[in-house]
Amino acid sequence: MALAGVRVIELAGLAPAPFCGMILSDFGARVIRVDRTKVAMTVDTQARGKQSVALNLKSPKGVAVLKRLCLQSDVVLEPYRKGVMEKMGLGPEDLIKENPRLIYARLTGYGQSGSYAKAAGHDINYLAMSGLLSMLGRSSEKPYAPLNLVADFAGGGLMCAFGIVLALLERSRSGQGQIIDASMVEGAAYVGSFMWKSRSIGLWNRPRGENLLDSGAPFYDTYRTSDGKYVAVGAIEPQFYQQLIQGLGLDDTDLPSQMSVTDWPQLRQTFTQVFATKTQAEWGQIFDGTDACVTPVLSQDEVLSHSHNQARGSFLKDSQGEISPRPAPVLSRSPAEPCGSRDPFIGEHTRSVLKEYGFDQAQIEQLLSAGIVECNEAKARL
Ligand SMILES: C[C@H](CCC[C@H](C)C(=O)SCCNC(=O)CCNC(=O)[C@H](O)C(C)(C)COP(=O)(O)OP(=O)(O)OC[C@H]1O[C@@H](n2cnc3c(N)ncnc32)[C@H](O)[C@@H]1OP(=O)(O)O)[C@H]1CC[C@H]2[C@@H]3[C@H](O)C[C@@H]4C[C@H](O)CC[C@]4(C)[C@H]3C[C@H](O)[C@]12C
Repeated sequence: MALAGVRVIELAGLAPAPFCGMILSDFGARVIRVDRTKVAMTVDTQARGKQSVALNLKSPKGVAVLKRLCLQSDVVLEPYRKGVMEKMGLGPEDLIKENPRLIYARLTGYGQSGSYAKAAGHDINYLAMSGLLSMLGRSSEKPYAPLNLVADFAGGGLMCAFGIVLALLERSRSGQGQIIDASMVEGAAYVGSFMWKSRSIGLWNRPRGENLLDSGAPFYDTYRTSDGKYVAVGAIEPQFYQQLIQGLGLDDTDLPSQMSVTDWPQLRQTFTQVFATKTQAEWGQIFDGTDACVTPVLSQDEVLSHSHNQARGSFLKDSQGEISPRPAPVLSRSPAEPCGSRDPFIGEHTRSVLKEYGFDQAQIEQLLSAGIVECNEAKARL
């Protein structure tokens, strides 16, 4: 796999950093998650392929253990607010001095500088600060955050993984590691560059929810079908729009022009009435195989059984029966090989990892008896 041989130390975080770690693990990196001790359960639901070491970083000996792990690793990924790692003596200066090849990834909401750098926050806050949240929501409704997708994952975990891969590639030429300052505000905004770069062509010059791609256009929206499900319509181009009208059994000459913005409410009403006359499956029989850009709105469970997704194996079922998306993108020669076994318990691999990283039996026992580390191999064998 593309990242085979890359060793990552992931400090346990909430959601963005775990997603970053899972991406790296899916594509072959060895990801060791460092959990707190005395914690019953992990909140990392994206732990596929990871190992877990439970380590108390509030103790100097715990800090020394982490330093030793980072000394023999390629990447350290930290999900804390600005200054936390420095407070523990684990800042970039501390670690890169000992391992100049280390890639030090810092995934935060607001970045390592600026007045918000030390403020707590979550996806919706970062999305709000990016400028994108102001554009999300239907006309006359308040802005809404699309799950915690855009800042936590697209602009956070994924962008950070991208930064790590860039730094690994650069290190292959320079031999040097570097610091990655991954701000979720900036990552989300960067993902949304199109929204800034397309202002000049007037794509966003109307109020929220009244533009072409923000639920304003009736030919770019969702519609309820007679069985209470939904279809998604994306027929933007005239030639696709014509196929939509045809599939709906409408006569274009009876309708206002597609781009007559003032007539969009009336056109939406017509589409709403027509889509409500058939089931989602019936509309699928009409539109599948055409370029009308009409697709079923599938639930998280339905995605597995749709013929297109099935043909590609787009979704996986792991050994626990859990459905989840397969890693993307698909590389032809070195594709991801996501681990199918269960996620690790906290501290499950403490002993084996410390041994692999050069700690002898006496040192491990001492760390265990002092509560610096915890080992939960037994739980794993239950
Ligand atoms: C996981 C579910 C989904 C959450 C997604 C949500 C929408 C997000 O947006 S997540 C993105 C959050 N932001 C960031 O990641 C940006 C960077 N990070 C931060 O800004 C901060 O970390 C913070 C604001 C997120 C948290 O601040 P906090 O003060 O807690 O921590 P820091 O300042 O960063 O300092 C870390 C401290 O920890 C010490 N540390 C670190 N490692 C160790 C170690 N190994 N040993 C010892 N100590 C360690 C470090 O020294 C720092 O200490 P100091 O502070 O002393 O310096 C979640 C959605 C719903 C959640 C559930 C729900 O809330 C109910 C339950 C609540 C319960 O309390 C927990 C379980 C819940 C089930 C809970 C579980 C999950 O959180 C959810 C499911």
